[in-house]
Amino acid sequence: MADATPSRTPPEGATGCLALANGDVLWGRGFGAEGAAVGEVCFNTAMTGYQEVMTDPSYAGQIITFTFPHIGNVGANPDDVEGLNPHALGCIVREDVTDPSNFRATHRFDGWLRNNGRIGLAGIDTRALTRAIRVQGAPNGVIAHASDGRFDVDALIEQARTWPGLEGMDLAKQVSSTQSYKWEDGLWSAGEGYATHAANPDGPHVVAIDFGLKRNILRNLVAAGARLTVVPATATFDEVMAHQPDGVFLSNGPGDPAATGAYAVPVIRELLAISKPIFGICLGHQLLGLAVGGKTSKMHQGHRGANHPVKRTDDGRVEITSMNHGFAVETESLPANVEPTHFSLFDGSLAGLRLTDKPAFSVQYHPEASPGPQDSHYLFEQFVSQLERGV
Ligand SMILES: NC(=O)CC[C@H](N)C(=O)O
Repeated sequence: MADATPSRTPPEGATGCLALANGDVLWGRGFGAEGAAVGEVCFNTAMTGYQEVMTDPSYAGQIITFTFPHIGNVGANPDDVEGLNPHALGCIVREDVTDPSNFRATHRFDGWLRNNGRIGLAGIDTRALTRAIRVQGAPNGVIAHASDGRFDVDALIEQARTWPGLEGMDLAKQVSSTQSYKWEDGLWSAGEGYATHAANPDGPHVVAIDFGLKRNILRNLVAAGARLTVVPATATFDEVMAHQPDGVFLSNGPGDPAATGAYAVPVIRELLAISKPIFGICLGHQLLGLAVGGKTSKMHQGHRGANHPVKRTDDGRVEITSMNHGFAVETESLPANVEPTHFSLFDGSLAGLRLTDKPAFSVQYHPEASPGPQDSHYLFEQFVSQLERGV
């Protein structure tokens, strides 16, 4: 890749590398687990939240380049996780991981990665790599870490070259829970002694279909007043309905929405047919888009970060959102009964939709993680209050 000073020979002291499908190899210092992992190399521009990013199941199959240089500086803890384990395959950072400087840290970031079998690579010119991804699109690559500095570079490049890529890949099934369960935890705050927002046992019942969900989405639904049951990605219409939901939530998740849609779209269509209220986030938004007859496609570079401006069509206001997606619903593909509600200010891509004839809406971004005074938490309240009113 241009500007990334590729070389097939490890420089002195190199213990890690990123081998790309085009044959370029970037050398650096490995940390975390040793070994190699193949996936799509993307970048994330968030300045913090690296532990949440690494554990977001939507990142399955991906290696994340953090554009912020100091990753690991607040360490790791057992609370800031979106899933049980890290789902991203590895991370690429500019600076070496330092000792944590935060009262909540229980581990160093590199130790936490090692304990969880995930690979890190430091000392990379992440600005050059990010620029290359922006120009050429997200490449497939292998992140590798070997403390003895020995790498079979040709084999790594071959592995990157032969990996089929995220397009056409259904990963939701791999990260989804296989059992149904009830979720009762609301939002918590470290400043308030981790007191959690109590669940409302009489709230409207939301069945959340787990395509790779982030826990904070569930906490936000509870905080908005919902009772929650989570069901696996492959749940059938009858299995969803057996829980007698007032509304259905379609979660975020990894992989290509068109591939997951093969089994998810028929279920969503049946839910729409009986006018069951639906709210979708990210992969859930893309699946709703597919269910109404729209198309999804892979984006050139995707949106991953915590300051992505999105404009609302209703009132023209701009929300600063958190995003993580590499596929998008094509606006032109939407049928007449679907209204776009939000657009990305970066590239004009669709960021939200609403059906005009059914109680269903969805957003491409992550309202539970969106920062700023005009944050998008109102969407959770909007959904749950709609269920309370029985519409
Ligand atoms: N965060 C998500 O749900 C990601 C959705 C989908 N896997 C994409 O990359 O576009």
